[in-house]
Amino acid sequence: MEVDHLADERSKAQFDVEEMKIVWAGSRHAFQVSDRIARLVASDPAFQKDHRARLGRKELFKNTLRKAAYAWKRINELRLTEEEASRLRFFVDEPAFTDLHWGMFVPAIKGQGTEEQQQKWLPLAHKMQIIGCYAQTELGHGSNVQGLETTATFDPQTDEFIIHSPTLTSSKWWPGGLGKVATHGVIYARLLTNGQEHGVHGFIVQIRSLDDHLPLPGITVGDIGIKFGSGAYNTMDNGVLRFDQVRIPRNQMLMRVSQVTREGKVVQSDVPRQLVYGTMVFVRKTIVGDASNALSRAVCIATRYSAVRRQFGSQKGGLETQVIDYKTQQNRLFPLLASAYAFRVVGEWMEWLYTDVTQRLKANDFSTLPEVHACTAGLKSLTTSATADGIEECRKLCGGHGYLHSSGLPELFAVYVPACTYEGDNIVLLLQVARFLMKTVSQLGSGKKAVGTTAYMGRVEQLMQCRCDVQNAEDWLKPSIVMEAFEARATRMSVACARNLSKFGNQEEGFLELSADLVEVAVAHCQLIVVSKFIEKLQQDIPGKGVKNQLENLCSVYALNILHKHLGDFLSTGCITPMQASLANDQLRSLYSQVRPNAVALVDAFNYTDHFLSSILGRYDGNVYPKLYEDAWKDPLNDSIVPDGFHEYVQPILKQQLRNAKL
Ligand SMILES: CCCCCCCC/C=C\CCCCCCCCCCCCCC(=O)SCCNC(=O)CCNC(=O)[C@H](O)C(C)(C)COP(=O)(O)OP(=O)(O)OC[C@H]1O[C@@H](n2cnc3c(N)ncnc32)[C@H](O)[C@@H]1OP(=O)(O)O
Ligand SMILES: Cc1cc2nc3c(=O)[nH]c(=O)nc-3n(C[C@H](O)[C@H](O)[C@H](O)COP(=O)(O)OP(=O)(O)OC[C@H]3O[C@@H](n4cnc5c(N)ncnc54)[C@H](O)[C@@H]3O)c2cc1C
Repeated sequence: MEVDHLADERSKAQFDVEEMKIVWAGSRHAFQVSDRIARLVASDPAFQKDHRARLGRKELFKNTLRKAAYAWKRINELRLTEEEASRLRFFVDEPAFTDLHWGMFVPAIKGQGTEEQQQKWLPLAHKMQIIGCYAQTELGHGSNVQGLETTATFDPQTDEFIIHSPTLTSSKWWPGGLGKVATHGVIYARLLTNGQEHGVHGFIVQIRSLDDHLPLPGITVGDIGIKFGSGAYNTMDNGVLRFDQVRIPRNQMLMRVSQVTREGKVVQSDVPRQLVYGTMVFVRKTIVGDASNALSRAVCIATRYSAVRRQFGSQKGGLETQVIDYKTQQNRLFPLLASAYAFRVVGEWMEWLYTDVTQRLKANDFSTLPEVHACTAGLKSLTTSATADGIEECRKLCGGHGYLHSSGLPELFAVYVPACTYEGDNIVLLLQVARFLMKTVSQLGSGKKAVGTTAYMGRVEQLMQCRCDVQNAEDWLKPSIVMEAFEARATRMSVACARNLSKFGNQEEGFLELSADLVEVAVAHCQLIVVSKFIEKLQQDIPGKGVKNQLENLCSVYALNILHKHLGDFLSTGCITPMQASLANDQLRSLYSQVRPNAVALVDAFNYTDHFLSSILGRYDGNVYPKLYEDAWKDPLNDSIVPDGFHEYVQPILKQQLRNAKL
């Protein structure tokens, strides 16, 4: 009979876990789909993944190709919908070339291609008759997209573009799927016609033959080599690519934003040029949604293990203390649990925001694009940085055993951490938010209304002067008080930065000089967005016994922990007094006590299978020690009692020592 070592913990829960699972999934339908697909993947031996770290790169990669092909076969056999297929990809839990095909190549054609181009290329891509990648970054430039060097020169004689890599630094470098698999790519290059330059645009370029998969003439392509961590992101073929005067037909430039005529004239359509960057906005919003997946996974492991693990505190020979009962453990773990829920909520809101802007764009309303760019960039940065740091904190929360591969945490960290860099370096993205905020502040007096997530700045006069109303610790549970403190902090920091900027004769010079402060302003604004979206969510009717109450506690933990961590901002801008800061901390401690009995149930609500977690420490049944012990013996190093190489290298040293001792 299987014993549930965490049964006691589960019996303490003060809320309906099944209802919380639905809140986490987003809807009853989403929960049912997710649950069904998770079980399907977990029960299929073809999706086994616990041996990945022991494979060499070639074997690992071949294994990924096999899994991707098998996944595609199952998707077709079972006629999975797009939602189901994307859940399948999530639970298969292995980065692959297919991510870039579906996640960037297809969206780039949809977002930047004309109707005609979509009709030609999308059916091929949807049936995977071609496999695409997104090749923007080069050896010399990633963040600075306008600095890309690859050229696309129009040749009016043949009605073609000549794609060329003029320098070593213009080699495409990093694109996922490019290294070994992609047949095509959306390639970003500087458009040149009639001797004039017209900025960076996307072009569909065939890279490899559809017959023998060899590179087409003029193309040099390969993988860029092993990346951070064993297994991990090495299932992906990030690639290098060079062009030597490769010709493509004119109609393979993505022409929704700008068109090149037969004569080589560049015509701008009525959509803003920034739509060339549209695929990045789409992926950044996806990454925000995904942050809660990665963080919740780490938190689930650390929470279950913290309830199993005991150290010190035995009274009269009784059980030692569960490490989850130490306030220091709670102070590190519960804010991460709260962040996982907060990012879930903000990810949902981001989906709404993206759907909204897509509909507006279709109706030629581009008014919300700058704000959507700022939100996706800022929240991508905030959530991925917090998640990467959070996964590492969870590893430490699991003590020594967290460092074992079988804890599931090292691989999770290695796969996740590049999210802080790809799709825009997190600092570079925060600087984009800061630019947007400085622009908003500068327009405050001009009659232009601050809208959307910056609407609070419309109350600048009130927010510059308000005094926090907290008299006792419980006051910090009031949403209006928390909101005002966060809004006042973000406004005061923005205004202070704007004032400092105005002291510089040259704005760009000022921006560079003050960039560290500007990043902090952007963080304050993004944290406010998360807090406000969580509070907004709690205005809704949320069914299920105790569910809303748990979410309210988590929302308060999220906000008050940020307040505590960024106390310097709140105090130096005069938003709160030192006494009120101390009361916030008292409230936070009290909230930890309320979260404690519900902690295991709150991570059960993520509904992760043991297959997906792939963590002995995070097992649902908490049966950690026997399984850790059992697993150690499965290591190939334990196949033989005396390891290969011992007699050859170590024994001679021992023998020498013995001889020396006898002399
Ligand atoms: C197992 C197999 C199963 C098979 C299953 C099949 C089914 C599967 C189903 C689904 C699977 C899907 C999986 C999806 C997962 C996706 C995975 C993705 C993995 C990630 C890979 C990573 C890829 C990359 O990294 S791609 C490269 C990204 N590169 C960057 O992000 C570069 C960053 N740099 C920039 O973005 C810009 O250069 C910049 C913004 C920093 C600066 O640009 P600039 O110099 O041109 O601009 P300015 O600063 O001058 O600004 C001008 C102006 O424009 C505004 N602006 C800037 N950017 C944008 C924008 N994006 N949108 C709108 N506006 C923008 C800016 O604010 C300025 O405005 P002003 O008003 O001030 O003028
Ligand atoms: C795993 C992985 C997968 C990727 N997949 C793809 C892909 O499929 N397709 C693709 O095209 N690309 C891909 N990339 C590339 C990725 O998008 C870039 O690496 C990323 O945009 C960062 O650019 P960079 O490497 O040029 O960093 P850099 O800009 O060189 O950053 C280096 C440092 O400089 C700082 N910095 C840069 N500019 C500024 C500034 N203006 N102000 C202050 N500090 C600054 C940064 O903060 C950072 O600390 C991938 C990268 C990785 C790691």
